[in-house]
Amino acid sequence: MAYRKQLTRLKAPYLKRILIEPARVADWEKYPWNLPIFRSHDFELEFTTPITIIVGENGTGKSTLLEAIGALAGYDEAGGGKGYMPIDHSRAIDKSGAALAETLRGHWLPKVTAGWFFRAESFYSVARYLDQAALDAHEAPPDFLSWSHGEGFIRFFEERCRKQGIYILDEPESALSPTRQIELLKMLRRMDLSGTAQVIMATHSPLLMACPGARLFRISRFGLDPTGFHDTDHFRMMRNFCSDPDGFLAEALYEDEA
Ligand SMILES: Nc1ncnc2c1ncn2[C@@H]1O[C@H](COP(=O)(O)OP(=O)(O)OP(=O)(O)O)[C@@H](O)[C@H]1O
Repeated sequence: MAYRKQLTRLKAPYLKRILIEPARVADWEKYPWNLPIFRSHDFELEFTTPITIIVGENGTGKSTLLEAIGALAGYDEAGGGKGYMPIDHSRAIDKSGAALAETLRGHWLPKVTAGWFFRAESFYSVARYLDQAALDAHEAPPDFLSWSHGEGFIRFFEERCRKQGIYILDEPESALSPTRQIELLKMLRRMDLSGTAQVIMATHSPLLMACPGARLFRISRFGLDPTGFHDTDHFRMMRNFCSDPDGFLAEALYEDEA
């Protein structure tokens, strides 16, 4: 078997810090620079642990930020690894976080471009792309789509997240049952302990947010701040629901009618 050289002996995290370069921003009123995380025009995010988790309400800018980090690592905004382009963007009219990357600076030690950008929303396209690429190379296709949605996700993580590199995961829980989320947590734990993988993940799952050793950040309308798992809205809401489902629902669903 061919010996696969380690990219670096240095431990993760490899991407140490990202910050915005205000001089490169042409218009702070336009997306993505009008997102709350840039309101003070001096955005900076430091990565001090192998696993970083970003939480926040829908629409606060998590995917946009991950797209930009993915672009800094050399990944396409639709997901995939370095050099993969699973989707034809030539006819797209929307702007993405990749434009944001042009106004960010990343500090790496060392620069690592091996790894993967996983996006739940483009899993189907990426899986098709991988099958076709394997067929074109006269190899056996990975065939992630011949499994249930959640089974395909887990097989994908098991196969793709083994090597040294930087892994960006956008809502990886979206097809996973709670039991499968625990499987993913075990995988994340292995990656964390290996010291050779950096994970930057956006999630709405309280289970994944509880990942031991991970550093959590919350995006709100005031910006991006470190937070603790017990302080997240997700944990508090699930705790209140689990401790009194009827009372919780009575309050949540019928309060407007009272
Ligand atoms: N292509 C775009 N053009 C203009 N505005 C956009 C575009 N994409 C997203 N936005 C705006 O940026 C905001 C943040 O979107 P983004 O997808 O990054 O949020 P998110 O935190 O990942 O949300 P979710 O939790 O729902 O995935 C959205 O509310 C939307 O108003």
